[in-house]
Amino acid sequence: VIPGWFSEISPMWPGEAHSLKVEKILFQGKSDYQDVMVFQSATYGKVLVLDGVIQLTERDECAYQEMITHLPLCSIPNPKKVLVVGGGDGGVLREVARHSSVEHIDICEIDKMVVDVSKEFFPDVAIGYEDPRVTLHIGDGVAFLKAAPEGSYDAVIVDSSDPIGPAQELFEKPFFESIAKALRPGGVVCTQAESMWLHMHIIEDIITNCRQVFKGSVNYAWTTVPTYPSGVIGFMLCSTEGPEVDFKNPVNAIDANDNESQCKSVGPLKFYNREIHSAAFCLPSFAKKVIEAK
Ligand SMILES: NCCCN[C@H]1CC[C@H](N)CC1
Repeated sequence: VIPGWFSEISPMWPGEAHSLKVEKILFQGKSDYQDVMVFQSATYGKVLVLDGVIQLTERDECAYQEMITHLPLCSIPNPKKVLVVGGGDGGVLREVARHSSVEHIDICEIDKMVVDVSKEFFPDVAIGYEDPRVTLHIGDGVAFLKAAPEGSYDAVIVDSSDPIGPAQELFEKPFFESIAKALRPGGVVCTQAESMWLHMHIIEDIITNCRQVFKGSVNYAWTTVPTYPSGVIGFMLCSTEGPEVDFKNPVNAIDANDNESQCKSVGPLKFYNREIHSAAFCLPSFAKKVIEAK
């Protein structure tokens, strides 16, 4: 392939496309579910692409993986059992492992090729699989949650791709209902919830469904990820009925010794801190109007 530019063109963000200068294509494959590609970019490190959509780059993955993990886990006092749906690259596992209270981490990823490619090309992300608390299940997250015993988890993190392709069902109400069942009272879920600039209608539908399914609190938070479309990505933070969860004021700080004790090898947090945790829930007015509508 002649080194040129990769442009992220998709009907999910019509009329715009983020581009990255390509130095070398490192992997191209087709799994049972999607096209998988890895390339060395000129300025963002290595890049993982699924069906033409950027999933992560070495340079800015910290923002997404740290926020999608610590927004829920720092909002409850003592997370012990955690489920990750999707997240085959292992980055969320790496972040969950920073919490010394966690005893068991299940991950359900549908596409084994994503796991294998991440281990080969993104060792600093896939390092999450090395934690002894992790159990990997290759399969459909929808079926996994349906089979999960009631009240199994303190936290569920849905690190999905976009609702076009294998992840489509992870944005629908029945899936949210199965998550609510699998969570303990006062348990928390954090899902990838697209961009306020591009997907307010998708977000509106997700909010409506979540308000019907999760009887604790329902919140939308967001962060900046330069290589995601529109440069921002959001998260749904919901809790089930039971002990009150105030997502906006973290109760569980990932303090230094946790860092050191649990993750000598993965190094310090690059993005998340308690101030940016609280700030993540501050919304621009156009979004506030839709998301906080009574
Ligand atoms: N751990 C990989 C993150 C996947 N998150 C999504 C990838 C596709 C984007 N358009 C939205 C976020």
